[in-house]
Amino acid sequence: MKVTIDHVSKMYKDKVAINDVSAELTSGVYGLIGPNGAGKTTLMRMLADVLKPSSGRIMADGEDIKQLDDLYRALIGYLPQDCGFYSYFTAYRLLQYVAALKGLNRHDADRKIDELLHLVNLTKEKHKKIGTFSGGMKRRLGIAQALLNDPKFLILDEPTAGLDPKERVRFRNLLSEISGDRIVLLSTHIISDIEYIAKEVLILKNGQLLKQESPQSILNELNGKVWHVTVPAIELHKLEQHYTVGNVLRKGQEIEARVISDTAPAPTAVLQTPRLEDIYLCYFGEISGDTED
Ligand SMILES: Nc1ncnc2c1ncn2[C@@H]1O[C@H](COP(=O)(O)OP(=O)(O)OP(=O)(O)O)[C@@H](O)[C@H]1O
Repeated sequence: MKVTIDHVSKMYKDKVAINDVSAELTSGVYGLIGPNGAGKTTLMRMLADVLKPSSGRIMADGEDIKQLDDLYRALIGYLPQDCGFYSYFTAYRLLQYVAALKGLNRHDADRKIDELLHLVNLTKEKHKKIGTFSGGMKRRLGIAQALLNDPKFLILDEPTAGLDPKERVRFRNLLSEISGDRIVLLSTHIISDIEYIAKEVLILKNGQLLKQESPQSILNELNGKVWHVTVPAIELHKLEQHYTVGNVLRKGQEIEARVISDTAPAPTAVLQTPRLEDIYLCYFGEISGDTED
């Protein structure tokens, strides 16, 4: 399957949330990153066909999804940012409910539900109420409901939000396992979520798509721009005025900082091997969510 985003824009009254975005997605995992308010949820909701573009079109294998309508929705699975599951439902009941909404017959649904509960490692908890689940369990259940119709295009809005590092690793492995010949698009603030599994990263800022590249080519671009700088602490302010400064570590009277710059920001600056999380610093001038762990 190929999904084409063709000059798509979305306005909320006079606010431009998505500004003339074009992209092409084929099978594999895509990471959508951007700071708060960049437009990630808006773009994903349009791809999930729950929100209409103000202009432009989205196509699946060359056909406008407006025309495909139900046929398109049968091909996609969507995990919204806030699932809002009924907490008094059990995991099994919830999946039966979603399966019915998606038009699966009871027999196929029950077989599929068992298979998915196994995949997301919730078989033992299937008769427990969702209200008793941890954040990670709810997100895994969210994936299971999105996979019920065996979608060719899986859209996951911040699937790892609120997960602890161990749950995130489990989640990442699950995504690699299910990607196969599907398109998986996931938004995240945590670069390490996509570092090893994304075929391409889409960088969104102020509603505009700045880049759609493989992690490796983004890293290549950052080569020669990431520095480790040690300067007297009183010079930090000056450094921040002239350069994009990331993590700062105070050591007595000195500070050590990660800095993005095309040229050496100080005589003693040492070039660093770029990491994917430097994208945040380079494109958004802020530190990636990874450092919050
Ligand atoms: N229903 C709405 N009405 C008006 N403005 C909206 C609406 N939904 C989103 N916006 C605005 O559109 C912009 C993009 O929002 P969106 O939620 O798509 O960003 P995001 O990248 O998903 O942010 P976050 O990472 O915080 O979830 C923001 O400026 C937001 O305030």
